[in-house]
Amino acid sequence: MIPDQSFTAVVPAAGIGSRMAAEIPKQYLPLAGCTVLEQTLARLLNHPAIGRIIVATAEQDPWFERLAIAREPRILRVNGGRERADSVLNALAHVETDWVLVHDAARPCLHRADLDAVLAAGRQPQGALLASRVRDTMKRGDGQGAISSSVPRDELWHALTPQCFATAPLRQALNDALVAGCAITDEASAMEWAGFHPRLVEGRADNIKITRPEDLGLAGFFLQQMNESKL
Ligand SMILES: Nc1ccn([C@@H]2O[C@H](COP(=O)(O)OP(=O)(O)OP(=O)(O)O)[C@@H](O)[C@H]2O)c(=O)n1
Ligand SMILES: C[C@](O)(CO)[C@H](O)COP(=O)(O)O
Repeated sequence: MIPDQSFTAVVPAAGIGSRMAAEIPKQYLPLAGCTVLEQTLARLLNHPAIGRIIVATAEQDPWFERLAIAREPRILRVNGGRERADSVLNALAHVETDWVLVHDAARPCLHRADLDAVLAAGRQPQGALLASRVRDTMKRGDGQGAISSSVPRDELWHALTPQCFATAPLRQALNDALVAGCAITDEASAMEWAGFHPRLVEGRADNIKITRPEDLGLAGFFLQQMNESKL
């Protein structure tokens, strides 16, 4: 049993969504009756183990304050940074709980069972992240558009979010890895760099990160399925 409000959620939402190539950042695109960001926040707000949510948006973001959810007292907006890792580190400065989960604003299709599982697995020194096993044969390219090699896939995983860690070690690892100039694309990378071995929690492959235009319709379908399964 995870103690109530023992986690703070950090939601990096300061990206520009360049790969989505939309008029506005993808986290503010319409999805299933509200915005992508509101869908993602709704998945986190109703979990008893999560006390507060810290949303990192771009400093000049004009959209967040227009959302009704911006007035939710458990949500604090802070400024993000140049890269996702900078946004997460900025948000971590405001986390007061011993445990933190980081979940992409662009992942609205998170199932409650997966959230329960990664919260339970993450309350230990190594931390934990949701991940899905690779299903396709994996190739490494040679940089000229041809195959260099096939990559054994038996222990290859897609890292997803949420990623759950003890707050202080994550803050330290992320800071030190960035100061060392490491390219950090998820929280587990920083913890691995610091010598930790986060647990892989197998999660649903429909916990997609809305990245390219075709992902938005897919996310709408997955959310419709999620809502129908609750009826
Ligand atoms: N400086 C940044 C960059 C990204 N993110 C957030 O990190 C999550 C995952 O990043 P990604 O999918 O790469 O989003 P973008 O950076 O917006 O997309 P792109 O790389 O296509 O521009 C998103 O919720 C995004 O808003 C962030 O908080 N701060
Ligand atoms: C954190 C993440 O979603 C795990 O797969 C991914 O690393 C985000 O990468 P992006 O390049 O910022 O989309």
